Formats: sequence, C-alpha cells, structure tokens
Amino acid sequence: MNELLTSAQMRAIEQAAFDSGQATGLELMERAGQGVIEAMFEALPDLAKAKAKALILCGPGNNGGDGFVIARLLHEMGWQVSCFLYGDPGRLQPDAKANHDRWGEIGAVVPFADWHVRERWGGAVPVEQPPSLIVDSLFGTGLTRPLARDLDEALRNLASCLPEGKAWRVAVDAPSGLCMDSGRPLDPENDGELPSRQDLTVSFHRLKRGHMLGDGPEWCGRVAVADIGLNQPALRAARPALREQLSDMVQLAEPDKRQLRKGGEDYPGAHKYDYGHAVVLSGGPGRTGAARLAARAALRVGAGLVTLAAPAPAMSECASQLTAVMLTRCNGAPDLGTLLEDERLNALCLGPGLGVSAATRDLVLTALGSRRRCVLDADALTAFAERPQALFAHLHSGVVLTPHAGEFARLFPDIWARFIACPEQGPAISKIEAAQEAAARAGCILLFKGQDTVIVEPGGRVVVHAACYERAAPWLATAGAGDVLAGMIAGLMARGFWPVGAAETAAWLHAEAAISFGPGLIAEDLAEELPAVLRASGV
Ligand SMILES: NC(=O)C1=CN([C@@H]2O[C@H](COP(=O)(O)OP(=O)(O)OC[C@H]3O[C@@H](n4cnc5c(N)ncnc54)[C@H](O)[C@@H]3O)[C@@H](O)[C@H]2O)[C@@H](O)CC1
Ligand SMILES: Nc1ncnc2c1ncn2[C@@H]1O[C@H](COP(=O)(O)OP(=O)(O)O)[C@@H](O)[C@H]1O
Ligand SMILES: [K+]
Repeated sequence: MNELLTSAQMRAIEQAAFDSGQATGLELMERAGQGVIEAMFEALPDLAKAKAKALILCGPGNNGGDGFVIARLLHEMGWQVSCFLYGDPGRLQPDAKANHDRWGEIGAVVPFADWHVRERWGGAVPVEQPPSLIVDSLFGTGLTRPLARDLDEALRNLASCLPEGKAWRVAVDAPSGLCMDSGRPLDPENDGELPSRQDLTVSFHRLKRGHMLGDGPEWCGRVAVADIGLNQPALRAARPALREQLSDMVQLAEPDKRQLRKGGEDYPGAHKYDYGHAVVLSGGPGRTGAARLAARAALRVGAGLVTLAAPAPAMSECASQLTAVMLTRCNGAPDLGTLLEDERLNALCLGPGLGVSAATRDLVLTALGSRRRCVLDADALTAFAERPQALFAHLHSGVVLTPHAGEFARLFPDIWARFIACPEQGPAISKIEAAQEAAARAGCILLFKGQDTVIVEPGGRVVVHAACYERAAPWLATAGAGDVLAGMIAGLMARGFWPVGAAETAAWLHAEAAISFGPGLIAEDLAEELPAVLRASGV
C-alpha cells in the first residue's frame, strides 16, 4: 500500500483485472464512485451538515463516468444534484456512457455550452442557490495536455463566483489540470496556477505519483485512497506482463526499525565498534557549525563512535563545543589519507561548511579513493560545479549525494533545465525521472532534497519521502537542516545500513523529528528529538 503508481501502471492494473475477470469496467466505476462518497464524508465530516446541494463537473473520459456514479449516489442520499458535462455524450466510452444514461433517467446533464457560470451563481441575481459541494470529475489519470482555454476560463469563473471556503471541493482521482505522473500542472499559460485548490482528492487503489510530488499536494488539499477491490498481488502473480510493468514501482520512504534497534535478539552484547565509526570533515575557524551538527546527528542516530576531523586552526573552536563527539586534526587530503589507514573508520561525511575550494575537491577525491561509504553534501558538491565529470569519474555504489535544488542544478544543469521547463504535455518529467537520470550519470545513490525528497539507487530502488499532508514539516526549511540529514545518513551507514537504506531511513527520521518537535524548530533540535522519535516508533 506504500506504493506510488504512474497513470500507465494504474491502467495496466485495471487492464489485468479485466483480462483476468477480477472486475469489469462498470464494477470498478461503481466502486470508484462509492469510494469517493465514503471517503469524502469521512474526511470532511462537516459536509454531511452542509446544505445538500452538489455540482458535479464531468469530463469526456472515465473520470467523468465516475462523476455520473457520484451524482446518482448523492441523489439517492437525498442531495440535490446538478450535473454538467464537458464533452460530447455521443463519444463517451461505454462505461461512462452507461452511467451518463443512468443519471439521465434521474436528472438533466447540462452541456458545457450551457454552463454560463456567472449567470448561474455569480453576479447580483443568482438564479439558484450556490452548491455546498463541487466535484471535479473532469480529468483524472488520462490528462495529457493543458485544459482547453474555454474550460479553463469557465473553471476560473466558477472559482471566483464560489471562492475557497464557500463550497467544498472534492477531486475524483486528480485535480483537473494536474499531471498525475509528476505533480506538475499542465498549465503553461497560467504559470502552473490551476483554476482551484481542492479540499480533498480521492485516489483509487493506490496513490499516484502526482499526489505526492511537486505541486501535487498543494492542489490536492488532502488525499484519501479508496479501495476499489483490485487484488494487486494476485494480478501480479498471474500476469507476467503486469509484473514487468510494475517492476519499477516507487515506494514511500519507511524507516528500517529492525535495523535501527541496538542490541535485541540478534545482537545482545554488541560493542561500540559494532555500530561503526563515522568521520565528519569540518571547515575552518568560524565555519565548523555545520559539521558539528552533522556529527551530533550521526552519533544520535546510533553510530558507535563519531569523530570530527578539523583543520588545526579550528581545533580549539571545535573542542570547546564537543563532548561525546571526538575530535582529530585534519589539515587536508594527506591527513585524511593517514586518518583513513584506520580501517575501523567506516563512513564519512563531507561537505557541510567545508568551503568551495580545490582543498575540498582533494578531500573528496581522497575520501572516494578510500572506497569508504560516504555522504557528499553541500560544498563537497558545489566544489565540482565547474567540472562535475571530475567528481562523477570517482563515485561508487557506496556514495550518497544529497543535493538540494541549487546543488542539483550545478551538477546536472541539462537535466535541471529540462525538469524546470514548463510542461505542455503529459506525462511531464518528474523529480523521479530527473533524479534517476542524475543518479545513472553519477553512478551512485542520489537523494534529491526538498519537500518531496526523492532517493534513487541507479538501476534499483526508488523511494520518495514527501513531507506533505499529515507528514508536512515546513519547519525543516531552516538553516542547517540539511547538514543534520547528511550526518544522519553517515551515522546509519557507519552502523551497517546499505547506502540507499541509510538515505531512506534518515529522510524519514529527519522529517519525523521535525514533526515531533513542531514549530520553532532549529537545526540543533533535530538530533535532540531523535530519542523521542525512536522510542515512539518502537525502536
Ligand atoms: N484505471 C482504473 O483502474 C480506473 C479508472 N477510473 C477512472 O478513470 C480515469 C481515467 O480515465 P480515462 O483514461 O478515460 O482518462 P480521463 O477521464 O482522465 O481523461 C479522458 C480523456 O481525455 C483526453 N484528454 C487528455 N487531456 C485532455 C485535455 N486537456 N482536454 C481534453 N481532453 C483531454 C484523453 O484522451 C483522455 O483519455 C481515472 O482517473 C479514474 O477516475 C475509475 O473508473 C476506476 C478504475
Ligand atoms: N518545506 C519543507 N518541507 C519539508 N522539508 C523541507 C522543506 N524545506 C526543506 N526541507 C528539508 O530540509 C532540509 C534542508 O536542507 P538544505 O537545503 O541542504 O539546507 P541547509 O544547507 O541549510 O542545511 C532538506 O532535508 C529538505 O528536504
Ligand atoms: K478529476
């Protein structure tokens, strides 16, 4: 249930269900409509108390078909329902047509040409009372191009007649106009501003990528997933073609709680060296804070030992601030080489506060040459902005790069340019494809930061940590939060986590610590919140 589907994967699952006789299209559509009704009354309890008047906007595809089911079911519950169709009833697909006709026995279907939004609900003389619920059943996973100008205008009119808060807005599967593979509005004319925000978006079977990535969460409002009775494991087992289509399934990040636990049945009498020894490289005087944040986080996440390696002039500054974290001198790449002769030092973190310089590049290349597991963040990335290839040539599968958007743009300018170009058709390139292409080029694990953090292992696991909806943690947008994340990944790698697993668990813990601490969070609080988070998650 922790998967994010593409539109094509959802269609493939649906097709496998038809082919295997698990369900018919009409059955799925009925369950979808029922699922929206149940989800919306559960998620929006005030809706039941509202004036029972609904406006259902149906589109030309199966998303519109779901809308006709919703219209009928709401009518059966005693709601007063108006149903509108954008599209030609004669060209509806059979299932949508069947539900259109069933609704037609109950009420009218107003064609788009007769919407006249302003005359109906706006201006000084409303001919009808406004609805308390607007259901967006125009386009779902089938959207491949921007909304037509006339439809877009009508929806914007409607939004201005019935602004947010005047009526509940529920989207069926997707807010119309949003590319569900990327979470990016297909809306070049309006700078990605869709006509309206939804209060709730009800997805079917699983979440789609667009619900969690990019601007998706902003336009979806909240999300619920309706079970429409598709047995994915059974379909997957029975249909080799489907297995293939679902092989690159993206997962939502989860912590590896078993591996996070210290001691326990597998390992009751472990020694501190059994949990590894992480080394964090520090910048010079006045620039040691970032590395200290990372080092403390590495220790809190459970590395057995953590050493901060600082240049001689910064030693006293560091010494005055450190207790459990150890300190050693490292005046540059040769010193790091000597330090790494101790094979117990098994995970490295370079970048926070290190400075953008040739010295940083030398440190990075020495670290990479040692083949230790390694996190490269911040300045360790920016130092290679002029010649990213000089970095990529030395990366290996034990390395995790943790760029934010600015660092990503410096290392992968061509991918970045394609990623930020305003999409005119779907499926638009998503942060997942951008990260996959970058990770393949770099040849190591890539954690692309942001509210939607994407973690990619080249040719392997793809994980998304989306800090949205109930996992929103806007307080993480604070200086030093990224340094803490880098330290946590290094600490987990020291403990023996595989790099991609370390990145996934760290991304989850990092956000969880922010959620647990709440507003007012600063970077120092993140590591200090970890014990509470670990305890609460049963570690
Ligand atoms: N896949 C499944 O398993 C299920 C799908 N269902 C519904 O079916 C929807 C997908 O249906 P469809 O594939 O028919 O697609 P949509 O109903 O989302 O879109 C209809 C069609 O419009 C065309 N189109 C795309 N962008 C357009 C634009 N901007 N302007 C005008 N036309 C445009 C496309 O040809 C597209 O196929 C889902 O979102 C969901 O609501 C549900 O009935 C339940 C089961
Ligand atoms: N609005 C947000 N919601 C959730 N997480 C966020 C948000 N903004 C930033 N983050 C997270 O906070 C961290 C910030 O890292 P970074 O940009 O490197 O900051 P710094 O360099 O100051 O440490 C990243 O892990 C990022 O994913
Ligand atoms: K929709």
